[in-house]
Amino acid sequence: MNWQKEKKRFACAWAGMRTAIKEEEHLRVHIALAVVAIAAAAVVRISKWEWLILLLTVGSVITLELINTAIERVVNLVTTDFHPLAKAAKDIAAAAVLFAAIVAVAIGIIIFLPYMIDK
Ligand SMILES: Nc1ncnc2c1ncn2[C@@H]1O[C@H](COP(=O)(O)OP(=O)(O)OP(=O)(O)O)[C@@H](O)[C@H]1O
Repeated sequence: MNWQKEKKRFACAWAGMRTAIKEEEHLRVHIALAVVAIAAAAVVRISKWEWLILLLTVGSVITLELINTAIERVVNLVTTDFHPLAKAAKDIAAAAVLFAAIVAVAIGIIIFLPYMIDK
């Protein structure tokens, strides 16, 4: 493995993360909600399996938001004029985030509701 190349790849990925956080309000909101969910999970002491599901869920929403951001940039690079394909690409990418967010809310309810009812 070429460590210099790996280091550069990691630096590029980190730069991408910083750019997305700086420029995308939705990503900042998702990260804030993830921090709240993780803090709540630590407080109510969810089980190992619940941690796995929670981290996968939170990770998938943030990952999809990053991909959505990248798709938006590529579409804007290709055209700033109105184009039905540009609209479809952005709308479908946004739909992916929305779908993951709805599933995340459902999973959050399934995980946290029993802890709230038992109190
Ligand atoms: N070039 C385009 N051609 C056609 N429709 C577009 C185009 N650019 C954007 N749109 C439409 O406008 C919507 C919002 O586009 P925009 O680029 O502002 O994305 P956004 O998700 O609001 O981005 P951000 O999160 O950065 O504000 C898209 O989902 C799409 O329906």
